[in-house]
Amino acid sequence: MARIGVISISDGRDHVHARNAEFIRGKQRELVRSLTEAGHEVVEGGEAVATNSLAVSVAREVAAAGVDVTVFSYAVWSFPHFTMLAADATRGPLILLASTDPTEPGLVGMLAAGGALDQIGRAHTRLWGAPDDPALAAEIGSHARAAAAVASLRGSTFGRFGGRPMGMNTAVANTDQWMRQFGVDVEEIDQYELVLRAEKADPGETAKARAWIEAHAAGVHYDGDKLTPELLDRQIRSYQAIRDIIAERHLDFSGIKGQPELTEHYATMDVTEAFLNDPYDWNGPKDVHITATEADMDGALTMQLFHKISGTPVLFADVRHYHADRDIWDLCNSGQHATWFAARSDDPAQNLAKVNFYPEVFFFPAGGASVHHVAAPGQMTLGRLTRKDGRYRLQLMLGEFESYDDETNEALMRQSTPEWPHAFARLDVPGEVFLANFGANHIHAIPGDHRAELRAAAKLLDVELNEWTRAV
Ligand SMILES: C[C@H](O)[C@@H](O)[C@@H](O)C(=O)CO
Repeated sequence: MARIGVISISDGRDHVHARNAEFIRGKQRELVRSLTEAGHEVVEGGEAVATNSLAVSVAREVAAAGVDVTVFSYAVWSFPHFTMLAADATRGPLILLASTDPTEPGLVGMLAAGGALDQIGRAHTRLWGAPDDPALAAEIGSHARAAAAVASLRGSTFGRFGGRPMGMNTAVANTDQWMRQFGVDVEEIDQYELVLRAEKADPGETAKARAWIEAHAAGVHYDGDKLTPELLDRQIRSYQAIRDIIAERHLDFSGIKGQPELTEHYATMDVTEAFLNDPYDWNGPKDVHITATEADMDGALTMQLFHKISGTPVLFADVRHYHADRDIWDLCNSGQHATWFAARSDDPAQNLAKVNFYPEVFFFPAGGASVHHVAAPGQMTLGRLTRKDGRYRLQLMLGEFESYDDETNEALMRQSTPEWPHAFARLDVPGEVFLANFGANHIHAIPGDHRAELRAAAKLLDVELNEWTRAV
């Protein structure tokens, strides 16, 4: 949950403030109780802001506590210049919250303060309602989680193993723009280092990992050619190598080019990427390390933002096919989805029981296993940060993953590449709108409805929101 600052803004006339002080304290108590009951940690300003100097000192005190978002609360008419001074002393995101109790002009105070902030170009979000309304606490919570996710991007490092794959412009972003807009640095790592380190990986761990995969997977389909124990070992060793490089270089999230060099001459990175994205491996539970296939930079950035909001692994998939007769999309990556998506269980055995490791297909002469499963059903938030004419936009929609009886799943998978993982998605957008406008070949998804947080995150990142729905 989030850490939320709360500061009440008051009237600068001593006699008015004295009359209203208890009313303000009461509204603040209701708000704080409601946020605390919603599971947030609240940092309260020591006293209501009724002078210019208090505006600065109270705001500095709350900012020093390292809050994700600061709420300025308007229960009464409040002098707007107090908001301006307090906002200047607050580096993080701001919410102006008006109490809609009509006995006092709180709404007027919020509008006057918001207008003043608009005049100086200070971004803020405005909310209004009864301070003890749980719906309001939920809205503030969404903003706070978004703010924490956005803040966590700043100062982070993306590890880019290899460069642009197969001429894919949508996989490459401008590193200056990333630093300026998102605060993310890009560390370039040659795939040669990955191969070199993989060859030196601890063979004891490789053996343990392969035995664990063989014991838990629905099947490991060795064919003596494209998938052999030696090739699976090579994929596992690549995981070990990248895990060590991540630790050494303090990488926060990564992408691996793979095609064509590794997929022609070494092995596919599917097993490697799947377990980096998973919340576990053969050693037990671990942190998700977001890793994009094809070193897709905007894909990885989207995934990292989604991950910081949901706390779960994030789907990376090609938008492979639209089954127009069913209004279903086959989201199917060229070899890996995190195995967690198979059953979305904390217990790896439950997920792996639905995962098959198949020999790679004709695209990939070097071979290895592709990590196959059909994603478990449920509501999903899907989208991606894409760029139009140099400007980032967040393309966002809700959807539902569906799974059918074995015969139907098979029939649908056979129409594309059955060896690869599939997520059958019913998207809340007409097929023609999606195809005419989506800005990439890759899409990303997290379980549940996280649109409120992502809308707030887009605003904080100064990214245009491009949201679709069929609802009128
Ligand atoms: C197999 C192809 O080379 C794929 O990698 C291609 O369909 C993609 O995944 C593009 O994102």
